[in-house]
Amino acid sequence: MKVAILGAGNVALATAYYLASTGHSVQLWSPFPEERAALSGGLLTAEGVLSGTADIVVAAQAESCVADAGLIVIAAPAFGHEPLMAAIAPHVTAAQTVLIHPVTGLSSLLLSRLMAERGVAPTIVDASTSLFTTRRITANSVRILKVKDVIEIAAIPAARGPQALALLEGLFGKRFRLEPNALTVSLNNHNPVYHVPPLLCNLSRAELQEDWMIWKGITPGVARLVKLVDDERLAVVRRYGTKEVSVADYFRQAHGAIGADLPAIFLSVAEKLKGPIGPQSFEHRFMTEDVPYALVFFLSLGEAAGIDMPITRNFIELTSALYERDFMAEGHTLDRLGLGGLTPDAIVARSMSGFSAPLAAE
Ligand SMILES: NC(=O)C1=CN([C@@H]2O[C@H](COP(=O)(O)OP(=O)(O)OC[C@H]3O[C@@H](n4cnc5c(N)ncnc54)[C@H](OP(=O)(O)O)[C@@H]3O)[C@@H](O)[C@H]2O)C=CC1
Ligand SMILES: CC(C)(CO)C(=O)C(=O)O
Repeated sequence: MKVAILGAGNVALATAYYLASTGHSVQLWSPFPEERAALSGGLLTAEGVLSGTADIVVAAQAESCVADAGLIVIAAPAFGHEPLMAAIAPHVTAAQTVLIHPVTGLSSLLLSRLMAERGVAPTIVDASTSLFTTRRITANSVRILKVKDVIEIAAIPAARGPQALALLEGLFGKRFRLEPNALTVSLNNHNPVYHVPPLLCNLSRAELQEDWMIWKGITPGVARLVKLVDDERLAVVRRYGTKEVSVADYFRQAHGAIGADLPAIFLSVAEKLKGPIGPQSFEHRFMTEDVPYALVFFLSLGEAAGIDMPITRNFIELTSALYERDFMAEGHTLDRLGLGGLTPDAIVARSMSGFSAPLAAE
């Protein structure tokens, strides 16, 4: 099958390698000419739990990349989603499937709205996290530390979930759990919960470019902060009636981690993965993606439902001041996603229908 991959970072390269090495015809496009040039030889190398070489084609334009693809994969941090969606939206057809790998703060609704403006309703699939734990080594080589055991997906429109699941299982194996709505999947992207507190508490390590392992930076005190953020996220999950998966359970399910509490679980993950090293810069997606696109999303959902979230709000305010940015204004608030003023039930419904169909009350 032809698969189009948009992006050239860690997840994009791991996904491209996995599919190309299993016999699929992979075309990759990055909006950055230097990334396309560095990959133009078309040979990708992988090491780690998967290793070898595989051939891909680097497309010169987004249009030719997505043309006739059986699956289109957006594989970039959330700050790259809107530009990538804008680049592909004019070319995606109703018969195609777009996987947001992974989604952050219902970014899929932005694509749904763009497509609705064209009167075209492709199948959009949200993944709760990346199937791969991975790091790019060079422009055309990647280390894959783990292919996750199970991750959540949901389709927009939700009724196309079974066909989306069959497509993904055919490409990647039985590693997906189909959820009834996309809100569940975005609420179960646990990255912000275990990225933001550990990076804030280990910022000097990042700025000093130390070789530190993320999991080992989550000491018992940092783990308490992780749990406080997670508890507020879970309060939102309960209010919206979506499926409750604590950060501890996520690591048990996706990584087979063992341990009764978070410090033990993170030690178990460290043992299993033996990496990756933590951020080595102040500007890092663990903040610049996870605060505006995920924590802000959680807080905005909480506010709409009358839930008090002082810890999450404090993290947003503190990191906004620290980064001299207004993450609340930049991020995925309900207004930004076209969900402002809706009740919790209507938000769930919109996450199932997307923007191609009116809500029952409209
Ligand atoms: N890597 C992992 O193991 C995991 C990743 N995830 C999630 O997967 C997503 C992708 O992560 P990952 O691949 O690791 O990210 P990277 O850290 O590799 O992302 C950086 C890549 O994104 C590119 N980028 C920056 N801005 C844009 C843009 N506007 N459009 C397109 N690309 C852009 C960068 O280009 P340049 O270098 O030129 O700036 C670079 O290629 C994120 O949401 C992440 O949180 C989730 C779980 C695990
Ligand atoms: C820390 C890690 C690798 C765990 O999957 C991750 O979440 C990321 O890079 O975004």
